Amino acid sequence: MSWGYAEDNGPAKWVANFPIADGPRQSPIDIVPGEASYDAGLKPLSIKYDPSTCLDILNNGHSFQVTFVDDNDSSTLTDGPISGTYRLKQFHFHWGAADDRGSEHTVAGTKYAAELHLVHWNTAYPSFGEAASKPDGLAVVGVFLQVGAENASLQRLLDAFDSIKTKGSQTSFANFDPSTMLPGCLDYWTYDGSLTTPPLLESVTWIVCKEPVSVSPEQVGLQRECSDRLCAHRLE
Ligand SMILES: COc1ccc([C@H]2OC(=S)NC2=O)c(OC)c1
Ligand SMILES: [Zn+2]
Repeated sequence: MSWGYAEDNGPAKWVANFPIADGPRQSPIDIVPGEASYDAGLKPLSIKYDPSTCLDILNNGHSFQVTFVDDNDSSTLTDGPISGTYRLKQFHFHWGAADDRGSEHTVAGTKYAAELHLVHWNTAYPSFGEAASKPDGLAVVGVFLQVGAENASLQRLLDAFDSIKTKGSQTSFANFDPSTMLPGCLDYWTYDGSLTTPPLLESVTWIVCKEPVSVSPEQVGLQRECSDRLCAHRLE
């Protein structure tokens, strides 16, 4: 039985196969703004994405992810809480069975409808795979999605999603600029954490944007319907 989100294989059960689940820097967490300390030494984020590095959209069985060419510094994250240059590898979403839940991180107990993860790896290491096991190996920018106005950028993704119905399938997806999914204000909370699903590696510098972006109820529904299909295929 592989890990999932059901009663018998969900987060409470992951520690059985992934003991790091009881580790010192596990994500997600509840972010309590009133308890966060202001760090004047932190810089603004510097995000430079090149749409031509967009490669394909993949149904990995848990979500759909858009993967980027990462053999050069065309799409990078620098500054903010990190030092050095981190390359964009992929982004994906987490969403739930209803509009009132779905995000992994919460803000003073509030769950959002979904959460976007933009995943970057530290070029001090030779690859994503190598970086994923280092304490400063990854930097993930998290963006909350709340139900509201339609998100034109997301719609292009959802249209492409229709063409990858079975788990493990992928389709080419070109010239997509992920910065179109970022909020206008890039103020952020940051903490040292981990991957939010197995293997739960404690290698992520989390950068969670304070400002959510909007998605329409239809778009979340479509994403959910697709995810049900994902789940269906996952159960195959
Ligand atoms: C093997 O590669 C993985 C495995 C799990 C995750 C999870 O950790 C976060 S964060 N979101 C996830 O779905 C991952 O994300 C970068 C990459
Ligand atoms: Zn994620």
